Amino acid sequence: MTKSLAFFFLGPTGVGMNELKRKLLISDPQHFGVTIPHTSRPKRNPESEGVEYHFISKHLFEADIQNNKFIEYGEFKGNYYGTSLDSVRSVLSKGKVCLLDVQPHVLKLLRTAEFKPLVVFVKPPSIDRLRETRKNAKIMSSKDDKRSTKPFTEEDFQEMVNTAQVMETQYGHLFEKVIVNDDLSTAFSELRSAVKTVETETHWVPVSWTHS
Ligand SMILES: Nc1ncnc2c1ncn2[C@@H]1O[C@H](COP(=O)(O)OP(=O)(O)OP(=O)(O)O)[C@@H](O)[C@H]1O
Repeated sequence: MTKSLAFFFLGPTGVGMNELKRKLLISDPQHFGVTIPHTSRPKRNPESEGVEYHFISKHLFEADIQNNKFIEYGEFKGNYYGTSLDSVRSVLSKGKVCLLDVQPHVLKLLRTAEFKPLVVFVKPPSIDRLRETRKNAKIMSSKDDKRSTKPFTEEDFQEMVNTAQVMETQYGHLFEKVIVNDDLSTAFSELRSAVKTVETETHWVPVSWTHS
């Protein structure tokens, strides 16, 4: 039996990956951990180094991009934001299982013996159920400012469903668990039982992972 060292969440923007990840993290903070992203934007009060972000210079960020240190990164309002491979390793070094949401194209890089991830696809329900369940929900309107949110629009729902379809077609063979995030507490229970199953029962992995 090979223990998963990470759970990777994939899905279209706004489907609820952060919500499910957060619930799992607070259900057992000794067991699970999340990565701390890097940014080149200046620190604001009351932020602290290594809590919300690792604050580094633009110059160093660019050097780290060149050296393939980032799993993913992006630019927003002239500042870089990204998640490094080392930030995943740092969670593992504390003996915790790393919870991470990833873009599907990085699976190639991350589905390795080092992380032995369980890949969970978070899928939206039908448009009708999205309208119903997300009536009072808000999505982030900007990646940089977590406080700035807006209600979901019809276009957001449509895009969520379309993107999920494309992801499933292209990467479906890599998904080990699909959770439809219709009712949140039902989706979370499903996630909890998937986690329990992989942590207590045999989880089939590529044979090469068992030699490390
Ligand atoms: N099943 C659900 N029912 C109702 N609201 C939900 C459900 N799942 C998530 N939400 C709400 O939808 C919003 C977006 O969720 P969340 O931030 O987790 O999405 P995400 O997939 O992490 O998106 P992003 O990739 O943009 O960060 C949040 O306000 C969240 O509380």
